Amino acid sequence: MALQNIGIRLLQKTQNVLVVFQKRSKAIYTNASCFNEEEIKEKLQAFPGGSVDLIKQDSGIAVLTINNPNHKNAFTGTMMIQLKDRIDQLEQWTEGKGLIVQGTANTFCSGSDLNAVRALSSCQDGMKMCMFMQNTLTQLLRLPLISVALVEGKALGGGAELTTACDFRLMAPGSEIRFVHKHMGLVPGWGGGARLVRIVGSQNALKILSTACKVDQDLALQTRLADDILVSNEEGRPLEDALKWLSDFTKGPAAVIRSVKKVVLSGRELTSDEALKTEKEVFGSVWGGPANVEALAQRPKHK
Ligand SMILES: CC[C@@H](C(=O)O)C(=O)SCCNC(=O)CCNC(=O)[C@H](O)C(C)(C)COP(=O)(O)OP(=O)(O)OC[C@H]1O[C@@H](n2cnc3c(N)ncnc32)[C@H](O)[C@@H]1OP(=O)(O)O
Repeated sequence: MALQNIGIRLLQKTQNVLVVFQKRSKAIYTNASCFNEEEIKEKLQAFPGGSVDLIKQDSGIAVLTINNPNHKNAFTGTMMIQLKDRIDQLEQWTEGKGLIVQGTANTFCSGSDLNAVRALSSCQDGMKMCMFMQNTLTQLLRLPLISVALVEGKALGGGAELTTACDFRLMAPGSEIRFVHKHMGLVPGWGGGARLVRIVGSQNALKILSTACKVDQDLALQTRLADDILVSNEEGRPLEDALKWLSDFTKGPAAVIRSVKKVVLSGRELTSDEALKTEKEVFGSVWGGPANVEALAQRPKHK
C-alpha cells in the first residue's frame, strides 16, 4: 500500500511540475496575438536550402548543427522551420541533460539568408518571421537542458542572436560574435536584443548594438558574453572540448539536471514569488525521488 502511495504521490508531483513548466515554455506569440504559425511556415517553405541536424547522444547531451556551409550557415526559410521542429523534439527528450549548438565548416551562422530577407521585405512578412524566430529561440532557451553555443568563425546578425538563446557561449580561437543589424538599418528581431541586455547588462548591450562591433574573445570575456575560450581550432577539437566542458555540468541523473535548469530558469524569468513557488514544485518532484533515496542510502560525505 505504502509503495502504491509513493508512486501516486510521485506521479502527481511530476504532473504538477509538468503543468508549471509547460506554462513557462508557452509561446510568446499565439493565434490570440494574431500570429498564425502555419501561415508563416508556408511562406518560409518557399526559401529552401541547408538543414538543421540533430544528434542525441547516450550521454544525454545532444548536438544541434546549423548546416548550410555554402552560405556560411545562413538560415534559409526551411532551416527556420527545421530549427523549430528540432527544438520540439528536444522538448520531448526526457533523458536529455545538455545541448551544444554549432555550425558546420568552422563557422557558426551568418544570420538570415539574405535572399529570404529580400523576399520577405514587407513589414508584415518581416514581423511574422520575427515572431516565428522569437518563439523558436525562446523555446530553445527554455528547454530543460543546459545549452551551449559553440562559436567557431563568425556569428553574425541572427547568428549572434542565436548564441544568446543558449545558457552559455564558448568561443574558439579567432571567432567573433557580431550584431550587424545597425549596418542593415535594423535592430535585433529574433529576441537577441532583450536577451543580450540580460547577459551583459544594458550599458554593454547598448555599446555592442550601437557600434555593431566585432565581439572577439577578449571583449566577449570582458563583457561576459562568452563563458569560456577554447584553446584549439583543430578539426573536431572545438566540439570535443565543448562536450567535455559541458560534461562537468551534466554529471548526474537527468531528472536532477533538468530540475536544476528549471529552477534557474524560473529564477531568471519569473517574479520572486512565482520563482519560489516553481522552486517548491520542482523540489517536490525530486524530494523522495530515486536519486534522493539512493543518495540517502549512502553516507553522503561532500569533501
Ligand atoms: C534579425 C537579423 C536577421 C534578419 O534581419 O533577418 C539577419 O541575420 S540579416 C543577415 C545578417 N548577416 C549578414 O549580413 C552576413 C552577410 N555575409 C557576410 O558578411 C559575409 O558573407 C561573411 C559571413 C562575413 C563571410 O564572408 P567571406 O568569408 O568573404 O565569404 P563570402 O561573403 O564570399 O560568403 C560565402 C558565400 O556565403 C554566402 N552568404 C554569406 N552570408 C550569407 C547570408 N546571410 N545569406 C545568404 N548567403 C550568405 C555568400 O553570398 C557567398 O555565397 P556565393 O555568393 O554564392 O559565393
